[in-house]
Amino acid sequence: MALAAGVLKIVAPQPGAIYPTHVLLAMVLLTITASIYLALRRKTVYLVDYACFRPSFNLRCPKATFLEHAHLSSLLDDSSVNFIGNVLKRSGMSDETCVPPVLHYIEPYCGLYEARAEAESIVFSVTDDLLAKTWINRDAIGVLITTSSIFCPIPSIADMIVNRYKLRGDLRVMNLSGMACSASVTAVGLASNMLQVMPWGSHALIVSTETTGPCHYQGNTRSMQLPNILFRTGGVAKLLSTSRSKARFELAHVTRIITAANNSAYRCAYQEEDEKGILGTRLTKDLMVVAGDALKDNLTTSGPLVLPTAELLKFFLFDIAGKVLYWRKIRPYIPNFCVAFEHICIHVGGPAVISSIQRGLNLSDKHVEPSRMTLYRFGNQSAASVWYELAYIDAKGLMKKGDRVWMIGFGAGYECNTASWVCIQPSSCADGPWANCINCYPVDISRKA
Ligand SMILES: CC(C)(COP(=O)(O)OP(=O)(O)OC[C@H]1O[C@@H](n2cnc3c(N)ncnc32)[C@H](O)[C@@H]1OP(=O)(O)O)[C@@H](O)C(=O)NCCC(=O)NCCSC(=O)CC(=O)O
Repeated sequence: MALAAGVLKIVAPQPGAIYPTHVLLAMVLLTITASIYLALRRKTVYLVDYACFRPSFNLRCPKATFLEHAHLSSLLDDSSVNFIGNVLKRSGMSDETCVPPVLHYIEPYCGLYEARAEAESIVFSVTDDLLAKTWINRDAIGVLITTSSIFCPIPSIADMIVNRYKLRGDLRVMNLSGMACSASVTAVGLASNMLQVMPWGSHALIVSTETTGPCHYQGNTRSMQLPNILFRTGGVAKLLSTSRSKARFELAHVTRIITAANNSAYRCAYQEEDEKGILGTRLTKDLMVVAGDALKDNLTTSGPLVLPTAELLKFFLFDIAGKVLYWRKIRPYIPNFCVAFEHICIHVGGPAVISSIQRGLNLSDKHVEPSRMTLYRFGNQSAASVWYELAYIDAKGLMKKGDRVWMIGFGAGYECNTASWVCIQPSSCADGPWANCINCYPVDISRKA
């Protein structure tokens, strides 16, 4: 009896004592909690690097050549030729911008064969450059997204890339069409979401271009001639990853806004046939107002994510004052986005688009320099434009570790999509699209007619 009582005394649990089972249970709980946290936590996405298309010199189309082709064309009337000359003068573009080979002919003809050749020449070139720059093993690419608004062949441009580079069979492939100039920022958001559901360290390749040959408008409606005048050859490839190794930028935020529910926004960049049945894309004069409104909507969402508290406070105080003292008509405070970003890349829609965003956000000429210089040197390259601006900042050696970059993309729909990045590693080589010419910029556009 006494022995049994002694044994019981030894094995009976003592209140407050810690036993191995408790430690084991705690470790299991900790492991489960940590695993759930790691599984649910949003993975940080990085930009490993990017490569922009450098059109060859023989694709250059000086304004005089563009206008002469319009003169010689049997399809255009005198009023159209005058309009083209007038807009070219005000376009903010130099004589260095390039058009695809088919547009160097009078009259241009672009069938499926020519369009495919144009697309291939750009997407293969930028993908080659990016693969060479990043040394990435092709099998490490788990997601491929391509963007091309107008030219959407079967098989898709994404399939073209898979075939050429023999990418792996379980690749997640997406081809975004009809999303116009904001598509490359859209694709960054999409890739970032895709990478969340893939194993850590996966890579996403994004290739954006606009094949302008097949969308060349051959009629006399002014609003449909505008894209012919402003759009030029360009393309970009980017590599995103959830691994920080060798990355150049960290993705901070992506904000997407679509205003297509509004009829004038939906119609302001609209592919249709003119009254003679000639296909083209109409850009209405409303576009600037629509872009401004879409940007405002975007800032309402992205502002609180990126602005410092002091700027947000000022904004709310002015907002409240405006409501309380409504008879004083207090103008809303425009937050100073320059305190949130060292570099801003505004989509190169046209000189009026850049000017209206500059005015709307109170930006200095220095802040819009990458945008104006990209328009001047390369024209409107649709979705790729913002990346040529980033390349401008890199080539000028202005990017420093820790600098924040804001990309503002606009596109048919109408969409305003923004992405913000933080620089991890400034570029060590200037072999991008500005190679050999960066020292000529900035130029004083006000002096150029
Ligand atoms: C076209 C411009 C370069 C013209 O320069 P200016 O502003 O200095 O001159 P301006 O306003 O007097 O216009 C010159 C002449 O062009 C005419 N004009 C201007 N915009 C027009 C339009 N959308 N449709 C028809 N005509 C137009 C004017 O009436 C005028 O003709 P007249 O002298 O006979 O009265 C500029 O307005 C501009 O940058 N516009 C924005 C172009 C645009 O929409 N870009 C977005 C592309 S789409 C894009 O990038 C993203 C996307 O949405 O996908």
